[in-house]
Amino acid sequence: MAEYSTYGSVAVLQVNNPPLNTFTRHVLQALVSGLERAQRDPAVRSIVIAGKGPTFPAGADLEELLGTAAAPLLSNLRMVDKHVDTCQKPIVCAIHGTALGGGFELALASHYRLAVPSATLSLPEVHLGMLPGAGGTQRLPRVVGVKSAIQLITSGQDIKAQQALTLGLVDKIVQGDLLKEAVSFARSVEGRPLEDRRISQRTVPDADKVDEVVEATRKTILRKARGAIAPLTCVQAIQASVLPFAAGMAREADLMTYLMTSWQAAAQQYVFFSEREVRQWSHPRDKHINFRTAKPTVIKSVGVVGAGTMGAGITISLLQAGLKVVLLEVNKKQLDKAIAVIQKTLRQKSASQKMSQLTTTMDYSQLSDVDMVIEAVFENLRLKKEVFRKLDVITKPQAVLASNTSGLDIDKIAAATKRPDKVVGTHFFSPANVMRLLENIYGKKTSAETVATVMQLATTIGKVGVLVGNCAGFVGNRMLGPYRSEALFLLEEGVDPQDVDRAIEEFGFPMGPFRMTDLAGNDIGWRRRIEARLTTEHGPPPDTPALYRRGDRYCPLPDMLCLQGRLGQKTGAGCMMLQEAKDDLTENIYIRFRTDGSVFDLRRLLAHTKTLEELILDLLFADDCALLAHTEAALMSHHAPSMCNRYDPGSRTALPDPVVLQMIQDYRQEHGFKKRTISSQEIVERCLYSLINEGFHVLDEGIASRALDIDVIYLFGYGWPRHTGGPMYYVERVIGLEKLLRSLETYSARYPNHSHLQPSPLLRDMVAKGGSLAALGTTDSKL
Ligand SMILES: CCC[C@H](O)CC(=O)SCCNC(=O)CCNC(=O)[C@H](O)C(C)(C)COP(=O)([O-])OP(=O)([O-])OC[C@H]1O[C@@H](n2cnc3c(N)ncnc32)[C@H](O)[C@@H]1OP(=O)([O-])[O-]
Repeated sequence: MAEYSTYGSVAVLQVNNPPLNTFTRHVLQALVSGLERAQRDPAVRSIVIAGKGPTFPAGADLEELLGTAAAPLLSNLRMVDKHVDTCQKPIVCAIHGTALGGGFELALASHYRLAVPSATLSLPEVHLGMLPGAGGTQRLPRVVGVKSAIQLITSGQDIKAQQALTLGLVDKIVQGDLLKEAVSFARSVEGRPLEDRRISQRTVPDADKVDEVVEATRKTILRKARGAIAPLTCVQAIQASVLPFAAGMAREADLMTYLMTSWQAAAQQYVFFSEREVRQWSHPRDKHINFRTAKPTVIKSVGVVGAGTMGAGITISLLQAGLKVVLLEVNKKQLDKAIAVIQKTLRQKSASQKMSQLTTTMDYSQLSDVDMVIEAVFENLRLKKEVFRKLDVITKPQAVLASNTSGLDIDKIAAATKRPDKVVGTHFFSPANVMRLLENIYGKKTSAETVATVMQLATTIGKVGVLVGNCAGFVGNRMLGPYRSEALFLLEEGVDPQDVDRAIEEFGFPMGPFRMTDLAGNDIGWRRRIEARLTTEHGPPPDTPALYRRGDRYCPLPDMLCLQGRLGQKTGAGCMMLQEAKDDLTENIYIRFRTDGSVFDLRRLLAHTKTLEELILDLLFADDCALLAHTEAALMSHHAPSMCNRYDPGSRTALPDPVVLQMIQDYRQEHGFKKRTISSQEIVERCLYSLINEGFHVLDEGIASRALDIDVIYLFGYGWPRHTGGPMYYVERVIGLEKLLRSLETYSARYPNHSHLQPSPLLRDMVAKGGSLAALGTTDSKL
């Protein structure tokens, strides 16, 4: 637990609790015993504390901290730090790996700190809904000042060794054998006075400005916290660092107790474990196929087909993980653009080495040797099937073929090949090199080995892979459907897009549904609705009322916006007016027909033949998916010049657009909607409860195996606020299933034609029988 040895006058205490050397009560007791022994031994004149194996202690053991042993664990940790701080013999911490949380706090309590260049230090407690409660909020500001301490503690960011040296958090960077150097360093400081080495005895350098600093940062912290209580509580604790040390520690302990007993801390700790537990996947339909039984194929090279935004992002992720990539794009201009983006992104991180792993091509035969292909072409089934047919012929028989579709049928794509067992969905989220989620979709015939391969790929490229079943929209986008519909119905009834966005953002999302659609592109859903034959252009069947489709309520407002060329930020106008110039768009006045490579001038088309609407409809319904793919470019070209004049360049701030507001008003009038005042609570409940209700359907149908899979998808792919634990956790632990059921019953009675508000049978059943979501499908949960 803590191995004791001596090297002449130096006692060395090595924490040995693999794999991360986390502090359990027993580890801490062993440390106290070791310290006492060293203090008692007159031959010992200095002490080194280090971590055995790959790392310095990574903090308190969370499983113990969350259980009944929390109180003794915390008090033991504070006791160890006190022993260290007040020790009469110099204590040197030798840091390698990750010195996190309580581990870093122990180092701050010591008199000297040495680190290897690759070491990382941080106080990440804020991510767990807590604060650094073993003196971190009191000692860190005494070294770096209140301003930097607020920044470091409220962000929980990593501090690399070199930065730690600059900040005065470590005394020396050691290039060679850390332990040997630490022992010799300890020997060199033996007998020196220790008073000025005790951080607890120092004063905070910017103590006189503490109120000013807090006031200046409060707004930003509140905005970034999006409803989480931990960041501001951390600030309160840091503020107390200007008090005498003992008083500050007492304040820190009180605030720590407040956070530890909050539902938010429990939710964030659930998120921490869920992020890791999704790796322990099992096939939702056959539990015998799971992470233990299925063996992944080793992937060393990957082909990426399509060099659009997603293809480029996926390529960056793969290259960053050290994989070989062959990027294929049939459009030379697009390929060049992607190469420039990839180069620019990798530039900061030894680009040349990573770029050397990249081959770019316009020729499919270059994919003959790769272990796997990820298709990232335009979201159109016909086009994807065409690509898969080609890939099936060209790639080696054992290669895995993955589609980055955001909702198309994996089985239909697989049916275009003679190897459906090797076909799988890998749904990346934009920007693909930044967003952590990878939604992996198995089809009817996908083999266990293929599933294991893409789940392993997620880990390899630093993503959180979640395994889900095949249905329209899979888990994430399927649940988003009811949420978006309800947001639109709210517009019909009287609120503006900004009201909906504000309510959802106040709940904690980074963006409300309308800003999010503006960002992603209004046309994505439009195309899907066109393919499903739902839009007005096809017209509802003769006996269907105007605002209904297939027996369900339908709001055509987004289709109307798209028809006006309001495709979102890319056209400079969506639901909102965006203060962003896109003045390069005039260059894009052409449509390229991929099939024959010829270029077509849209200006000529517009001048000679048709209105814009007629042209768009022609393009959209043309039986040629390549044409469809370029409608967007046509719209951008047509609308950009007039939009440019209305925006202040350099700002992405969404402003209400009078044109859209007027359009909604006219629409209400036309369809006889009476505008009424709607509370934020109703907005949040109707949007989020319908999304969560769909989550119950997803679980019921076995599309997701566990509630935590849904939570992780929403946390890492859709910006669901982390401090609430994810949609399913939030509704079970914070709202309560019974309350959800009652609310859905109330809303569905008021809106009987909104089918997504009808409570799911699984929810009804769980409320009736007192079931628990956490227990659903979970076998060896730590929670
Ligand atoms: C008085 C106040 C005290 C103080 O202020 C409070 C604290 O110190 S709060 C603590 C502050 N410290 C933190 O917040 C550190 C949180 N930890 C991390 O950030 C990363 O785990 C770390 C960077 C260390 C390693 O990343 P990596 O190499 O990608 O590895 P990985 O992430 O996959 O983890 C491997 C396995 O270890 C497990 N596990 C991990 N940490 C803990 C833990 N503390 N405990 C228990 N278990 C832990 C993890 O679940 C996983 O288990 P499994 O069964 O294999 O799924």
